[in-house]
Amino acid sequence: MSLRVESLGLVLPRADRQPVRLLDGISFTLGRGEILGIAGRSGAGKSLVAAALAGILPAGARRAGRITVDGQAPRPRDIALAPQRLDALDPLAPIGRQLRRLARGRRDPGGFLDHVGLSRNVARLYPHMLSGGMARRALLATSLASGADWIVADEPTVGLDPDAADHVMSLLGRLAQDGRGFVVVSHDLTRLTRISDRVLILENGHPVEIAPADAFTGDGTALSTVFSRTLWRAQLPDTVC
Ligand SMILES: Nc1ncnc2c1ncn2[C@@H]1O[C@H](COP(=O)(O)OP(=O)(O)OP(=O)(O)O)[C@@H](O)[C@H]1O
Repeated sequence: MSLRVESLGLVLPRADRQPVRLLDGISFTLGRGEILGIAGRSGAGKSLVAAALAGILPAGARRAGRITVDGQAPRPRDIALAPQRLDALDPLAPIGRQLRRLARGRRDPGGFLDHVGLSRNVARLYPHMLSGGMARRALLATSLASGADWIVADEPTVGLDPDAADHVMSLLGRLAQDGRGFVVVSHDLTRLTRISDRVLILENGHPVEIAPADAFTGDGTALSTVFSRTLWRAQLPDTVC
C-alpha cells in the first residue's frame, strides 16, 4: 500500500531555445501513515513537486517519470493538494458548502472540521472571516473532504505564528496516524523534521538526498551531503547568518 514516485521530472519546452528542466530525477516511496517532508531553499522546486504529484503542471510543461498508487496509475481523487495559497478556498462559498461540494454530499462537513480541530460553526463562515491558522486548517479539511488517501500539503505553516505553526504540524502528524500518507513541503526544517519519517532535500529541481528525520539533529553530521548539513545548520538558533 504505497505511493510510488519514480524519476519525476518536469520540462518546459521553449520555442527555438533549449527546454527548461524544472524538476529531474525525483523518486521516493511513501507508505500509508507515513510523512515525507520536502525541504530546500526558496526556488528549489518544492511547490512544483507538490503540484505535480497532484497532477497540476505549469502551462505547457511535460511531466516525465511515473507516479503510482498501489501499483496503478492514480485515480483523480487519490492524491489531493492542500496548496500554499489561501485563495485556493472559494471566496464566495462558506466553508461547509465547499466541503460538501468536495465530498459530493457523501458526508456531513462537520466531521472534516472535527478532524482538523475547527469548530463546526466554521462551516457557516466565508474564507475572509477566518484567521490564517483557521484557513490553513480549512484547506486541509478540503483535502480530506476530497476523499484522498494521499495528501500533499504545501507550506502549511507559512504566515502562522509559532504556536499556530506547531498546532498545524502536530495536526498533520495526527492525520497521518489515521492511515493517510502525507507529503509535507516546508521551509521550516525544524518543525518538519518533528513530524516527518524522512525528508527529501531539493535543490535546483534535483533531489540532494532523502534522509531519515532523526538525521536532522545536532550539527547535522548524520546527513550525507554538505548541502543538507548547511541547510540544517542555517536553521539552528545559534547560527549567525
Ligand atoms: N509555471 C511556471 N513556469 C515556469 N517556471 C516556473 C513555474 N513555476 C515555478 N517555476 C520556476 O521553478 C522554480 C521552482 O519554483 P517553486 O515555486 O517550485 O520553488 P519553491 O521551492 O516552492 O520556492 P519557495 O520556497 O520560494 O516557495 C523557480 O525557479 C520558479 O521560477
